[in-house]
Amino acid sequence: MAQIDPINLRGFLIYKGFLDRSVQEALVSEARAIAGAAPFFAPVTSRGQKMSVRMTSAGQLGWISDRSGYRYEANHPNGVAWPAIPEVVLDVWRAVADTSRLPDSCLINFYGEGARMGLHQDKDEGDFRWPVVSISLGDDALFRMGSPTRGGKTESIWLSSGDVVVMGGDARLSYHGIDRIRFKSASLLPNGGRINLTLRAVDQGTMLQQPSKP
Ligand SMILES: O=C(O)CCC(=O)C(=O)O
Ligand SMILES: [Fe+2]
Repeated sequence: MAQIDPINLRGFLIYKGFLDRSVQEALVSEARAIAGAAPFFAPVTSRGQKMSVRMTSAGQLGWISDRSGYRYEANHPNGVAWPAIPEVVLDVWRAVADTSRLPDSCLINFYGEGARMGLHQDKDEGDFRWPVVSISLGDDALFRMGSPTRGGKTESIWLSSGDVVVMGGDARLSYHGIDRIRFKSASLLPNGGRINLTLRAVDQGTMLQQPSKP
């Protein structure tokens, strides 16, 4: 992993070109193995709208969205336990997260052509002391960053394969989203698309929480 200083945009720390190609390839093959055991699914929002990204997870807890709302679950919707978070993924967290605590959830988002993710906060975790670490693989994506309050100014940056974003401190609850991807802009995934790995320390107490609504 590269020894580089992050760009600080509105408290989001952006490590451009952090992961070299061999690490990116290892992460993709781990993501494929996870999806082999816990297949990608197309989540719907509580309002019944199909999200354009496909998702699966690794770790003790996986993030789920369905008609009941957003929450963490110990099992995939098909009933199987989520696979463990691979060591090469944990290594990225160790390199950038300012804590000895390890993540217990790794969300895997797949963006095909036209997929996007609306502005949102990551707020289904039980404890916001821990950062969120996000890894970009494959096609370029336009990442929009705001503040912890809805509305107001935002700023955008193109994320490329191998970039890592840390949302901690004041940016931990800041709004963010993916406006669009540049389909087939990268060679990492031969059929195009983007994989995003989002690592979070969820805190087990969250499992007892009620699902949240957008
Ligand atoms: O795909 C990304 O870069 C962001 C994903 C994200 O914000 C999320 O899954 O909560
Ligand atoms: Fe997010």
